[in-house]
Amino acid sequence: MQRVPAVRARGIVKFFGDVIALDGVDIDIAEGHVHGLVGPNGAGKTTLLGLLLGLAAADSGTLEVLGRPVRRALALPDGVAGFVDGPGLYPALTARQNLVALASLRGDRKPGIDDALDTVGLIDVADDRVRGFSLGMRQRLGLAAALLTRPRLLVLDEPANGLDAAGTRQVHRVLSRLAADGASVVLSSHRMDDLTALCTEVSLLAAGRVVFSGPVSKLAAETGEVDYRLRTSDRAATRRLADQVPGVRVLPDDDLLQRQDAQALLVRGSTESVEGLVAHLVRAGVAVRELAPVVSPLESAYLALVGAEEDRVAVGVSTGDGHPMASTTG
Ligand SMILES: Nc1ncnc2c1ncn2[C@@H]1O[C@H](COP(=O)(O)OP(=O)(O)OP(=O)(O)O)[C@@H](O)[C@H]1O
Repeated sequence: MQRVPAVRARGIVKFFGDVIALDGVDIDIAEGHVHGLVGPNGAGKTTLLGLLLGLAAADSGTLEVLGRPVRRALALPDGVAGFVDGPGLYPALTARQNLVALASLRGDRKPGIDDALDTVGLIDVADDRVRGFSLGMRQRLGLAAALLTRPRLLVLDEPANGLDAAGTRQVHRVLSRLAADGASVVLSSHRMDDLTALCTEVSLLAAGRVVFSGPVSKLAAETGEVDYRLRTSDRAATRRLADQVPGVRVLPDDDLLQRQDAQALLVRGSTESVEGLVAHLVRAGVAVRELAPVVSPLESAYLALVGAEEDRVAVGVSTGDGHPMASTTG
């Protein structure tokens, strides 16, 4: 039997008045994956998540969620849970009472409330009123409420918002386990470290269009040149040797880098050319003490792809049908 994708969107367009929030979005989200949506402010991430949650309807295009077409009626599709713009909670009730209330609204008699509170690390404050909760605690309680419904598709807008490092790790564990059990998770984030640690697939949105969708490894591989911090036993020799390796450039000294480490150099190049430099250094007897990308390959790819798309929209490159030129979807 063919597996049904958790989400299949084709040519989704959504306007808010004159503003086009989604401009022909095609996306497939596979079962059992954590899929990240990334993109600059206003790219359309929340709008897309809202469509998956039935909070708004697309103006055109087709959307299937868990194998069923989503029609214009505004309703949460079966098997879907999550929230955008923060979870809807009752501030005057305790964490436990909130979950009891939500479960009884659904007529759920075996909600597993304590398990859900434990999973998100709120069992010790289960009887505290939500009014006194921090942003991170509210996010976790919203996640617990979503987990109670045993979703096959979990939709979250910036789930790490307000979470400390331990909380972030805990939420990552919960989401990864959910995906390992066969559910799908789609979330938006501005944090590349989160996305790299959590997602197997990402879609990059810019100006309402998908500029990349696919495995994180493929996005990272699309990065042309990356900036590396390079620390060796001989800075002057490294500079000299780098000039002899095609495709490698030593960048002008950066104030911050110099203050952090006066021995380091910034070099720019493709993975292959930087590997060539390392081989060259080793042959010349220069020890390589540190070689690390200044920003992650994912972030480099993000900056390059989003920058290119925004430039294209800004100059109004057109396909002749009034739309910006079709973007490359991987
Ligand atoms: N309810 C609304 N009314 C009017 N315009 C809206 C509404 N919701 C979104 N927009 C517009 O649609 C576009 C996409 O917004 P959206 O919130 O989806 O972006 P986003 O990628 O989630 O941004 P952010 O990273 O800032 O959360 C923006 O231009 C935004 O101003």
